Parts: sequence; C-alpha cells; structure tokens
Amino acid sequence: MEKILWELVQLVRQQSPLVHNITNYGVMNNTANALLAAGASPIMAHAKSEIKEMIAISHSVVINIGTLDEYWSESMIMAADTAHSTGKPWVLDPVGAGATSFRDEVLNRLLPYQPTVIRGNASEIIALAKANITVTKGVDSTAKSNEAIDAARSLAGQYEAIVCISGETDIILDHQQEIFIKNGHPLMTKVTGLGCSATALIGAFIGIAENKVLAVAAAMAVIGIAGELAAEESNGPGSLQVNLTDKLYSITEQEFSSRLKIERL
Ligand SMILES: Nc1ncnc2c1ncn2[C@@H]1O[C@H](COP(=O)(O)OP(=O)(O)OP(=O)(O)O)[C@@H](O)[C@H]1O
Ligand SMILES: Cc1ncsc1CCO
Ligand SMILES: [Mg+2]
Repeated sequence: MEKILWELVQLVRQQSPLVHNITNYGVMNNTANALLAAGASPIMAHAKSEIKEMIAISHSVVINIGTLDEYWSESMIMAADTAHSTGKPWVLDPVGAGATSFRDEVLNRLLPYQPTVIRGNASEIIALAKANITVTKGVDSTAKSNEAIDAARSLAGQYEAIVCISGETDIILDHQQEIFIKNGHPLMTKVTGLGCSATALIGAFIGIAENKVLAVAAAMAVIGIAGELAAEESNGPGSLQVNLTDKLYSITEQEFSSRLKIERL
C-alpha cells in the first residue's frame, strides 16, 4: 500500500495537474501554496463568465463553501453542474455545514451534481447528512466518530461519492471499502484551513489518479505525514504552517513509507 500511495505522490509531482479552486478568502493563499508545494498547479477563479472554460482546461475542481455568498454560490453550482456533465472529478468541502440554512440550501443544490469526493470534519459530515432532507436514515446520538461514519456511509451511498472524514483518524470510504489513516498532529487544528488544504490536495490527486479512493488516501496521508514532520520542527502554529508547506515540497519516500499508518477494511 505505501508503494502505491507514494507512486501517486510522485505522479502529482510529475504531471502537475491543474486544479481549479473556488475556495474561501481565509485559505486561498495557503491552499494555493499547498498545491504548488505538492507539485500541482492551482488556479483560483470564481467569475461565472469563465467557469466553463476554466473547467475545460483543468484536471479537477475544488468547491469549498467556507466564505459563501450569493454570487459565489451561483458560481459553485455552475461549476458543479459543468464538472458533473463533462465528467471532471470534483471535490466538495462543506465548510460549516449545518451552521446556517443558507449553507445547507447551497449544499443541497450542490450534492445532486455528485461530487467525486466529499471531505469534511466529523461535525460537517454529520450535519451534511442531517441537512440532506432526502436522507431517510436518522442519525443516532451514539459516539461521535461512529455517528460520522454512519453519516458518511449514507452520503456515499446516496451520491455514489467517496467521503473523507478528517480528524485524529482520517476515514475514507465509499460503498465498497473503508480506509483509516492515523497520521497528522493535533497542532494542525491550530492553523486555519489545513482541512481546506487537504481538500485541495484531494483535488490534485483525483485529477491524475484512476483509482479515486487511493487518490484520496494518498492526499490525506501526505498532508498528515507532512504535518507530523513539520510539527517536530515547529514552535507553534505560525511555524507549523511554513514548515508544513516545506515538507509537502520535500517529503521523501523514506519519510512517507516509514510514517504511514494505514488500515484498510
Ligand atoms: N487531533 C488530530 N491529530 C492528528 N491530526 C489531526 C487532528 N485533527 C486534525 N488532524 C489533521 O489535520 C488536517 C485537517 O483536518 P481537520 O479535521 O482539522 O479539518 P477542518 O476541521 O476541516 O479544518 P479547517 O476547517 O480549518 O480547514 C487533516 O490532515 C487531519 O488529519
Ligand atoms: C475560518 C474560516 N471561516 C470561514 S472559512 C474558514 C477557513 C477554515 O475552513
Ligand atoms: Mg474545514
């Protein structure tokens, strides 16, 4: 497994996929830098007048609703529609799902365009499944991670999507398989938008890999391991952000393979 995932890390470096991002103001810069450091080529663009042409030349699309507004939500829906109808892989980051009815309405309009991947933290994945009125399965008040897995399974089944729940353990699943990755560092939660960077990296990996589940696993593994390596050299969140970008750029096969903590069911 290390070998296959490492080959995907190398493939992103060699092929430098163009990743079209409609993402949020909070993370636009660090997300673009994470993509560049990993070897991909980012383009941040949200004007409705250029969405279709931009998607035509891109390998994949990232839609992140972090700083949603009325104009951007229309761009996102147009982008999701275009990606879906032209067969471009796309990833949805449902930032703040469940926080407001506006977010939930926009998410419910995006989901029918069948994201290739949905990546959120546990509470976002739970909220997304709850907000989705066509989901018949209720969400039990059991332990949080189990609840997120049920929500993720439900979303994966309904939209034929791969769902990734990030956190201490990253869980990646589709209707057939579940992968658990236990890399990363708690300090990563003190830097804004590392989840958004993870989503953007997923965009890069699904843009070039045939096997989309392994693509998501490779993206989550590389950011988790880069985060661990970076945390060991950092004094706090500020230096972690900088060191993590450097590690995404410089990570070696030896570092990747010796640290990877993965389980596949
Ligand atoms: N407690 C933890 N221990 C180790 N790694 C963690 C922990 N929490 C998060 N991570 C890692 O941090 C990265 C971001 O995941 P997180 O779940 O914090 O995203 P998020 O909540 O969407 O963040 P944001 O909204 O700020 O972008 C992932 O690579 C994840 O594996
Ligand atoms: C802090 C913040 N607010 C909206 S988006 C964002 C970045 C983390 O998702
Ligand atoms: Mg997030």
